[in-house]
Amino acid sequence: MAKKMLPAAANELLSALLHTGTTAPGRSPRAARSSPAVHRCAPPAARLAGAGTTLVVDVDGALLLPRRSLSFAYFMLVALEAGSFLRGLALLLLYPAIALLGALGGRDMAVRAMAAVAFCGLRVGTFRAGRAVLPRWLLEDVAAEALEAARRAGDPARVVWASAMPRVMVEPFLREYLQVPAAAAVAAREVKTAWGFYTGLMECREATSSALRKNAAAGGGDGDVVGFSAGGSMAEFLRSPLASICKELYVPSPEEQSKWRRLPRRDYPNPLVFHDGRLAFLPTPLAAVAMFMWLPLGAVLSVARLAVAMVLPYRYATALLAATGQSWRLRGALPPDSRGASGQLYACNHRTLIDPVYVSIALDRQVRAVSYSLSRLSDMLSPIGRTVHLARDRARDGAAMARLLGRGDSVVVCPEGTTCREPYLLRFSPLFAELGGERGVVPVALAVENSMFYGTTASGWKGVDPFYYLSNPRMCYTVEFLDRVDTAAVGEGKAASTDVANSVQRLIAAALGYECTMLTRKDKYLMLVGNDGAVAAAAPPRRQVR
Ligand SMILES: O=P(O)(O)OC[C@H](O)CO
Repeated sequence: MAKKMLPAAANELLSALLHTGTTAPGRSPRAARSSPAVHRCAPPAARLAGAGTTLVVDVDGALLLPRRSLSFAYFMLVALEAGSFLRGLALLLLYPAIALLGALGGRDMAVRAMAAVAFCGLRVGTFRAGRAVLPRWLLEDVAAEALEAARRAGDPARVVWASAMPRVMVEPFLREYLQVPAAAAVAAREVKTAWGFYTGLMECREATSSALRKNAAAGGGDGDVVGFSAGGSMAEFLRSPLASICKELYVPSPEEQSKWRRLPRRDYPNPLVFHDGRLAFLPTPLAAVAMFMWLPLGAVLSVARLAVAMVLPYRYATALLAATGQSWRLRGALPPDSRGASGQLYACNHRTLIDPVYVSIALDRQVRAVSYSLSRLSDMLSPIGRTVHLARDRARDGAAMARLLGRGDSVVVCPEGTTCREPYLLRFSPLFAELGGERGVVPVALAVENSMFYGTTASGWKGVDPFYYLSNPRMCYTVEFLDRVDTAAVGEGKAASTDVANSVQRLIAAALGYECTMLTRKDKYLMLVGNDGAVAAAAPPRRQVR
């Protein structure tokens, strides 16, 4: 790659930021501390191939696309998802002051102010936003070209990932989704804690020295350190102790950076399957203002929509709800004898707790939903009536579902056992494949679009899931009934229920364009909440099938 040296004026500006004079490539490390050479491009592979070369990547400025000035939206996510709407509102109201602080005192002061508002008083032990919420949004902002440049480093362990954001906000994303090895250093500051709570104050220099110690342990000395920065945080990065030990700096021009594109989902080093949090949009200052203005109306609307769904027959309710922005569509045709079919089992993928309601609306008949985890409040508010609670006891659950089918009910089951927001299907628990009987199983492919809030949560209060879903300005369910799958061979012992379950999973995935996984509810909850997702094992099922 051709290296372009800086034009004189830009070089002077960068030199001023570095508190240095002119640049001179190839100096000794000590001399390099005062005058690194600056190149207006991403670091080329040939420069990074050396055995002892260390690459310092400015995460905020180079790795992430330069849309999120001051990283405000990420702090807003922490404030709203780990804190509350009130904390988010406080951060939003302070935004003008924070922006002014950033302009006058530098980005670091703005970051410190945002960290103070977003973190102060949060419990350390239960803070999971860095792992469960932020990666979904940070991944969307990764610049493909920057990641590719960082991957040119000869040894991934000798890349130092530097961020002005607190470590708890960036390290899980880097380690778990960008596959930054444990041996590589993440140079980010800790948020100070006291008595198990975050104080909101950020530590000062410790991040740099510990990152350098770690890098040295990984085989990188400070002899040949190359920096890679760009965008709005460049000035801050160039003033940092890490930049001061760089022998050379690679700082792509704004023109070059403006051509960088978002890393496509298919190129995520680790796929994003699970995430948590209520917001279905990134809360930039303007988007956050829009949300706070919508909230009171959304709250009233959710109650009104629920009332309409519970009181009116489907044909009137769906028309009225569509006028408020809550729509649904049927893709393809209904199952051939859906109106007269009794004792039919429907197996659908699981997007929200409302899935069975839309199967019922599409069929225009009452169905019975079976579910492992449904809050008492959501159950009481269900427009399709009683949900049958599964106990994860194969014999008991099988008998309950067989009883429902035997008496002619249409039964809707979500064999994933938990919801998934991304285009993946979790493992299908095979019990349903043993219960299809003569009629077999009708797979149902469901897709849902939300504009503002997710109607599911792993770590939050599930009782308000329906209200979050119903307070979206616009949302749409798509329901597609697939061809009936014959399950007789399972009953006759000629086919394994797991094979049938896997084939139903594949059929639904193909219809939706999603990817099949063998991940389970336990995997999801371990990742997002730190438990196995078991629901009050000691409690008896709240409703028995009569
Ligand atoms: O996403 P979960 O784990 O709350 O599961 C949803 C329940 O199955 C309710 O339908």
